[in-house]
Amino acid sequence: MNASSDHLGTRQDGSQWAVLMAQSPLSILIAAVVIAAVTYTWVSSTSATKGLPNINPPGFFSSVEAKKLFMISGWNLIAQARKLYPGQALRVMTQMGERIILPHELIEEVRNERRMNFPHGLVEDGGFGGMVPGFKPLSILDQNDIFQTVSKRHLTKIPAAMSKALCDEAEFIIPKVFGDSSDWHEMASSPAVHEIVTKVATRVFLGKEFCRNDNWIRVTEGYTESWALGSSELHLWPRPLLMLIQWVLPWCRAAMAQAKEARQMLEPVIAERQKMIQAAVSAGHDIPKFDDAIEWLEEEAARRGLACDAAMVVNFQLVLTMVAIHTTSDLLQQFMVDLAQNPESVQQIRQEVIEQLQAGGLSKESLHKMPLLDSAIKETQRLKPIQFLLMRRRAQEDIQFSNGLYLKKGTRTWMDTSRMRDPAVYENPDKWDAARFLRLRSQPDRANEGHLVSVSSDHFGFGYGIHACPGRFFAVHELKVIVCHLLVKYEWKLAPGTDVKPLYLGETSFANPGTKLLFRRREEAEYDFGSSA
Ligand code: HEM
Repeated sequence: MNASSDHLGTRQDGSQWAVLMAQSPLSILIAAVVIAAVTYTWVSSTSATKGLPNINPPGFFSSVEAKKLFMISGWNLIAQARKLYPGQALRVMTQMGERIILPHELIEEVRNERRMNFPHGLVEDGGFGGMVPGFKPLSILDQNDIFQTVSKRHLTKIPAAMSKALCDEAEFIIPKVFGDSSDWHEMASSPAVHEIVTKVATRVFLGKEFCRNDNWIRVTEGYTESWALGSSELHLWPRPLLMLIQWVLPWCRAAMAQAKEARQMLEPVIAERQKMIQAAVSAGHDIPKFDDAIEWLEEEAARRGLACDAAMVVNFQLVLTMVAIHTTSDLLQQFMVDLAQNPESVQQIRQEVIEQLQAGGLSKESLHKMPLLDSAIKETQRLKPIQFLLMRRRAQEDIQFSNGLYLKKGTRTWMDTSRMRDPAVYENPDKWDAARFLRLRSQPDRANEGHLVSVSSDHFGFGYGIHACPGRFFAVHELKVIVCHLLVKYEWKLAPGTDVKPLYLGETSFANPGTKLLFRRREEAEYDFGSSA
């Protein structure tokens, strides 16, 4: 028989434990949670970084309060700590566990350091290392760079046909969302902008049929939401309990159902294509081309000798929606809010846009000749990047930096974005200044840094170095196409009393989801996009 001594020296055998558990399963569960949490906190805190300033230390028994504090006021915590400890690395307890915030002086060392990996940490954090079935699709970001390679190969140089597809969908969807009325009417900007960006991007990723399929849009959007909310909730639980808790939390169950639904929608398309290809091969005809994200992935998998099954295609599509759409619509929404607050810049940007459209149509070349528009979007991203902590990395080995900082293998780091508001770098740093990066372009030694797609140590809104966002060329092109349509066709301004302050949650900084704008159709449209929608 199993026997043990308790702390009073009395003996309890296996049957007494069984009685105790049966009498009080809840207290046993709570004890298990506490023990797991303490063990996890202890194990995950590495000794090498223990001496660094700890800006929200966890409690002795639980880190839940520290995690919640970071979720609610991480932005303030980091901003204050940066003032108190300039140039130092900081320890912070985030909802995902302890992270080290690196000082900006290390940015050049971090950016091309292969031992500081991006996707591995992201998949561990956001995909729970594959432990949560509903979030498994995220693992595709850490499969030998296949996702990154497809993005670079197909979304860097934007072919004319892709540009036209973006323009056609913008022409189709924008009036449906903002209407045709020349009277001022109020709209919540976040859902409106989100719908436009989703449908315009999906036109490229999966074609007309899917971008206008409300079921597809509902499922993929829903999946992104389930992941965002479900993962935030799961992070509050000790890792050893995830296998159980995920079956109870509604967002985790919803993610699983949505991934299944997405698969049911894509499977017939994949099967139909296979049939068409086989028929073409048997008849000796050319193999049909689809030129969408399903085909891009299949080709890349074939290049690597990998089987590309339906599960892989579905994972790719779900993750594409997650990384490509929310980020772009957030930047567009914030840009529209910034324009609404700076009407004098709107006039100048609109004039630049109309001149270029009239001269060369809505082409890649015309978009390149709109430097004020480019500068203004970059300025919006400087003041409100998608996260105020960027360049998420995981040390794949023990690493010693030149300033003496030593990170043990497995340590997770971020770079804070205070540099992007540093008065030593940016004059009047808290002011939105449309032409700031246009002026930078005129400095011969820094001309390249002024471009929206350029990344630098002073502006890393798209990251910096080997993991800088490979989708930024596409995102910027899409954004500009949509903004051209909006500036030619609409006027907008802030609705009275509306809140425009960004929402800071955890490490993220979102355009305010409650902002309301007033819209009206412009009387004269100086340019006719004339697309075939
Ligand atoms: C305005 C829109 C976007 C913003 C603000 C944005 C931002 C970022 C940031 C900050 C990173 C991390 C870079 C680093 O840590 O150095 C990143 C990585 C990434 N982004 Fe974007 N992104 C956007 C659009 C897109 C789009 C359209 C795609 C389409 C495929 C995409 C795909 C990716 C991928 C695959 C990575 C991971 C890169 C790697 O693992 O090396 N992003 N993005």
